[in-house]
Amino acid sequence: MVLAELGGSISRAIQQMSNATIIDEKALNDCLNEITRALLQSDVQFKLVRDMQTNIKKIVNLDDLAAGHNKRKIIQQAIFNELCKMLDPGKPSFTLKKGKTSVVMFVGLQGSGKTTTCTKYAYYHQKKGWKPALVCADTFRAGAFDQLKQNATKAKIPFYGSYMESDPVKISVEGVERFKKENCDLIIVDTSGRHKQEVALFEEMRQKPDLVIFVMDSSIGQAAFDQAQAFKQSVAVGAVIVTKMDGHAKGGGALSAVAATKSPVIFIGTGEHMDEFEVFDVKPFVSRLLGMGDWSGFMDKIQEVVPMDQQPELLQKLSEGNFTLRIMYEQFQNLLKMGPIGQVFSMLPGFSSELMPKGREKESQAKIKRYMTMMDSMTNEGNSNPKLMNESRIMRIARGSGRSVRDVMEMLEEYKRLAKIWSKMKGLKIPKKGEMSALSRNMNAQHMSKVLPPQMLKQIGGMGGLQNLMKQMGSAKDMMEANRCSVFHCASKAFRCDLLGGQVRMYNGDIVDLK
Ligand SMILES: Nc1nc2c(ncn2[C@@H]2O[C@H](COP(=O)(O)OP(=O)(O)OP(=O)(O)O)[C@@H](O)[C@H]2O)c(=O)[nH]1
Repeated sequence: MVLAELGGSISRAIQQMSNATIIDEKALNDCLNEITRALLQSDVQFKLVRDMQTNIKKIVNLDDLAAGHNKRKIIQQAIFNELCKMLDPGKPSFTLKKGKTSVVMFVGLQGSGKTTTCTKYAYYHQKKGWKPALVCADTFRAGAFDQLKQNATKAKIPFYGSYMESDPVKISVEGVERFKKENCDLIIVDTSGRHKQEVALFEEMRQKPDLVIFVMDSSIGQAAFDQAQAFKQSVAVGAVIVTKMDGHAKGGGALSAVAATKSPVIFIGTGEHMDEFEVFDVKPFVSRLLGMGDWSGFMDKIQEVVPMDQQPELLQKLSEGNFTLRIMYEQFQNLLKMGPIGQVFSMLPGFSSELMPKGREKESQAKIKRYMTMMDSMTNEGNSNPKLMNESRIMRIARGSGRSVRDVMEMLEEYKRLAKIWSKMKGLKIPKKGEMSALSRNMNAQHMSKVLPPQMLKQIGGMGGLQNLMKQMGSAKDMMEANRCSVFHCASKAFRCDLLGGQVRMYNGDIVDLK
């Protein structure tokens, strides 16, 4: 069972229970048994599931339920809290400090995705202004250094390793020394995944790692707990990264790994590409799992990609309905930085990456890059005033960018389309500096309906459905703050989205896949 289905099963069990006329001990037990079954099928360790069941029973007071309180909410909240507790070891992981060199060592079984994850981790921090470097201490697998070298070169991250040296300790010591001299503030050491080597490495390195990250493949199932514990016993694991959360693997092992290492999951890998890597936060994750969406994550993502100093200016221009080619160019740049657009959409309650098929993402990214090349060859005057575009200017742009006149026309058409959409955003209230989330409150259903692709709007149930959805999004945020969860109903269906399998589901008694 993939984690997506786990979320669906839990919500369904709660729904069924709340449909019962009387919520007595039997109804509660039925619901909890159903949840237990779902968790076990997702490979969560048996002991954890049993403890969760006992805790919920302790928290949920049936007398309170009988007294006419909102039963579903009380039980939902208890389940939400217990899932969060399972994923939260109660202590944060070591935090890197800018300006001070930190050495981070990656451990995990071979094939778990360690090397890929090392680069993703470095790339993530590089984008945030760190100066990372990679050291390949995997002398066990012949191709390991080449793989790291290839990944690091692609991401423009300095690396160190050796084809000749067979002692991982020697390589690590040399690598760390070199990058310290080069003032790198994040030195990442990739290891072989063999316990013995790692223990020696940890003990013999002159500068002990500040953090040991255990990388775990989400598909290893019930073995997760034991594997994580074995690593914890040989090295001081301080954080966990769970990889391949995009696949059809059972993801419950992640919950077990947290319990085994008593260390938090800090990131999850959601694909083979460099930017398919997400910060892991317990509460938004559980919210998404239970179909609440992650509205705050969405706004954070926007905040992350639109540079702080450009946010007020951009919003000002948009609110005036002043969408220029320059703005389009800048927004394309931001969009490319944002990573797969589907990933961003999956954060919206009710939406998922399935609505933006993976294959088409690449196509649209290539198109954006093509547009940008043409825009690069425009003069500044042309850039800011597309109305001045005439035949000879279009031909000059085509020649300058090595594209056809048709391509330039297509780019200008795209501009017109976007300008039209944004002109309808005129009057959008501008949030104060640093208050991007206010945008979500100011964006009403009318604004949203103009920017959503028509087929998506149809699936939501048209304007009425969207209004309903937006209303619930607003209350979802409040609910999230109050640690409660919910399912979105619109056009008499309930919407559920998940982070991983990326399925949007409508719920009207049965769950129907939109795929
Ligand atoms: N779908 C998916 N594939 C991933 C993810 N992370 C890594 N992979 C793939 O998993 C495979 C193994 O990854 P590696 O990085 O080579 O694993 P490793 O643990 O370093 O392996 P060894 O070097 O043999 O120890 C590669 O094909 C990666 O592209 C992920 O989050 N999602």
